[in-house]
Amino acid sequence: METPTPRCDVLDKMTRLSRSIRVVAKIRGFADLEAGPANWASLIKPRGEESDAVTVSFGGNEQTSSRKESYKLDYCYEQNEGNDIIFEKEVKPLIQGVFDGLNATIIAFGARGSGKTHVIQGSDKEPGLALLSVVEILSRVEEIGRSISVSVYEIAQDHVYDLLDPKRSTVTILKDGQGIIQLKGLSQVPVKSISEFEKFYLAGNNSCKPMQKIASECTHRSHKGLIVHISSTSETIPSSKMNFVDLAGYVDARRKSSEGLNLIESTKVNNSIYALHNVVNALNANENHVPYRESKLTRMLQDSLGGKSRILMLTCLNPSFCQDSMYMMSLASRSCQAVNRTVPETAKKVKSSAKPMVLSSHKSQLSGNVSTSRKPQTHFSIKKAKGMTSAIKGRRKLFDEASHSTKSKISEKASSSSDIATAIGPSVQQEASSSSDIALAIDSSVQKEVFSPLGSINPQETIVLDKEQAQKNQVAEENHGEVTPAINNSLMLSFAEESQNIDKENCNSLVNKDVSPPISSQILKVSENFKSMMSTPLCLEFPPIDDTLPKVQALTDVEEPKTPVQSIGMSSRCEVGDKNNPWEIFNMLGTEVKKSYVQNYLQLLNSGSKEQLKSLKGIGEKRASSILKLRDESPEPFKELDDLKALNLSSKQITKMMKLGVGDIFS
Ligand SMILES: Nc1ncnc2c1ncn2[C@@H]1O[C@H](COP(=O)(O)OP(=O)(O)OP(=O)(O)O)[C@@H](O)[C@H]1O
Repeated sequence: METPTPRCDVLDKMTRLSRSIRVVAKIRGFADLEAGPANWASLIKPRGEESDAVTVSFGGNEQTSSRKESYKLDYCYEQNEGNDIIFEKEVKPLIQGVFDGLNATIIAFGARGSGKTHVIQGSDKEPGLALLSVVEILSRVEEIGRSISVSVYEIAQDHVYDLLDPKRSTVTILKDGQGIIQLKGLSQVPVKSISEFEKFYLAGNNSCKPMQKIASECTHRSHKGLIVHISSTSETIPSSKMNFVDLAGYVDARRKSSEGLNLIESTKVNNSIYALHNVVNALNANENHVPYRESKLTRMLQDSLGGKSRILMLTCLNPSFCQDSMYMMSLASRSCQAVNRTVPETAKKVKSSAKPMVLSSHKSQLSGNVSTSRKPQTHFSIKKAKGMTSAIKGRRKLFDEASHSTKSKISEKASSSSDIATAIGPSVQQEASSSSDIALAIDSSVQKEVFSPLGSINPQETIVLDKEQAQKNQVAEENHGEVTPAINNSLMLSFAEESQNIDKENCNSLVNKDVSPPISSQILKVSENFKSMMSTPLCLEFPPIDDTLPKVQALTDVEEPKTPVQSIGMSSRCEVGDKNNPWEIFNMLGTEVKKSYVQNYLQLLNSGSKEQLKSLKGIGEKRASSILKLRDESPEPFKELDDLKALNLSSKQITKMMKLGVGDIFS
């Protein structure tokens, strides 16, 4: 007699089937010669719940990272759980959908060497999800008289290549009159048996990296994809396809250890990973605009990501400590948390030009962990706060120490539950020692956080660290500390949920004479309205420091929220140590001003006309031409000051250029 399926299994299955995007992780098993601390990731699986969601925690010991990061996902497969288990639990339900005419996409992503290829393509010891799926699909098509064909492609440096064509010709992505994506130049080969499939897909037996073998002359990093097309003879059920994507491994190209990698290639790979997550997040949030056009991959997969398609995002995790893995996990968790979240109407009106995730947004992503999350909070914007320039007056060493200012961080301890958190920059945390402190925040990543509904995951976090931890973290985060270049003029005041007892006096004590009067009046305004907007972070946007600086595109593009409760998110915050210490506040402002200047400068380099470039001190005809040339190769070649070294500039020269530029503002 058939055993009845337990109720929670049925519920699990139903949840999986009813949700169009599922985000899971797989911790890679150790390879034969590999050894290391296996316990850097631990799982918390809540029992007795309908969902099988898990929390994955990293770090917390000296071997790994000093800070414990936790991320919530739909599920996480452990080291001993093989591809067959993932197939049964995750992929089989998708195959059923494919036979009902729904496209499906399985995407493996993660840091380098995290086991993406192993899980999608498999090895000679263990079949991957693609092979297991084709076995299942073939057995079904035989029964119902349908047929399948396959396409295999590679995306390298923003070009799509047909891997079934010996010449590896380029594939063009077109949209036909009915809005259906056509992949011109991509071969589609009929497959009737597993051996035929293996011949095409694996292109050689006993290969762990089959498609790399096909493209053996290429040592570059690339995304690899397989499409299984399933024909339909029925008028009611359309043809459908199943996509398997093995993304290129993520590497933070700015880390010292990644020197030697092709920077432009890395940037492109990473940008397409972000683009994919942006699409997934936009789909999750049911946004009006889904940014498919941001990358070749998302454009190619458009009809297999949107609509009624089902997506499995498979985050592959290295078995031992890997900072890049943690970052990938934070992206995954963010996508997972975006599921089923309602989107405020104003947020839906956001223009897509405000990219929610960009290369330099690591820190804010990393802060997206569940261990720090509380109830959602909101922001509102007050424009036309003036007087920012007063905050930078007299700041002589603007570019002297930590000239590459986006990396500067301070982390200290917050000790009171009734503090109002104040943050300057995405990675600054300072000590708040007394109750009812007010915290002042400038967050350059506010663009994506405030104006994207996808950024609403972690507005409310306060990561509390002690000094020692903070110092350790500073090293670990060095590579992820940069801020998004887009918005630099926003000053955020974030109110922690507990801070209900703020009064005017407390507010005044922070807003001393070294903070410009307009800021102080805004803070007071907040204080007065505080009761009504308790637990509501407040975002103050400041105009550019100087009219000569380029205006921030996203702010002008985005429709202004009309009520104080629409926007969301802040990546991190800093709790002010001594609310009466004007020097401390002044210093923090200076740091942020510096950041702001640098980011606007880089933005100008990335988008200004030749004439505009030449108007900058230190940039003449030759350098302007070099910049334009670099922009041809990568639309955003300058993400931090160090990138200016591509113009044959030394660190000293770069600092000098910045100083000259700042000097101009006051001349
Ligand atoms: N589950 C596993 N058990 C044992 N070894 C594994 C497992 N998964 C991957 N490996 C091994 O780990 C190494 C890296 O795996 P793999 O090539 O799949 O990673 P990747 O993420 O695709 O790498 P890249 O980012 O370079 O493409 C390989 O030697 C592979 O054989």
